[in-house]
Amino acid sequence: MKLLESREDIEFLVNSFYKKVAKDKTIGFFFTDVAKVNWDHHLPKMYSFWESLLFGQASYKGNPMAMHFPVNEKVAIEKPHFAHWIKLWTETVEENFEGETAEAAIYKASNIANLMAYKMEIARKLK
Ligand code: HEM
Repeated sequence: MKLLESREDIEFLVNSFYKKVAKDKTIGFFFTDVAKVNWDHHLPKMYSFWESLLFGQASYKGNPMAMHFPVNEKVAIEKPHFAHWIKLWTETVEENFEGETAEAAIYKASNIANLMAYKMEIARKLK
């Protein structure tokens, strides 16, 4: 098993994850039908996002929360969806990598997912 230690590793991880997500019965439709994601655009953003979070590279410039509110307005992204996102992410990390950075990828994703789930819920209540 390999350490998660380079930009190439992140690209591999993110590509593997979104391959699963795109065909996933529980959350795939948010990407393919609700947001109709342009993968050529989305994937490089996700490489930069993870590079910034895990290696402190300031390559991601964006607001990770903001992109989710318009999706959440069309179809509610609820706690079980986030729990499933985390399950797929954890599986994908653990299938391919080990070590401190791999653990941080799981830990940080879980924290963000929980915060995001909370913010999406509040946004729906305030509507
Ligand atoms: C079920 C849960 C989730 C759904 C359905 C979802 C869906 C989406 C969608 C549709 C986009 C927009 C893609 C585009 O049109 O370019 C997006 C962007 C993004 N998502 Fe998620 N997401 C989820 C959870 C998460 C989590 C947990 C994280 C972080 C750990 C995350 C991080 C991001 C980032 C960084 C972007 C790019 C924002 C930008 O364009 O700067 N998402 N997500």
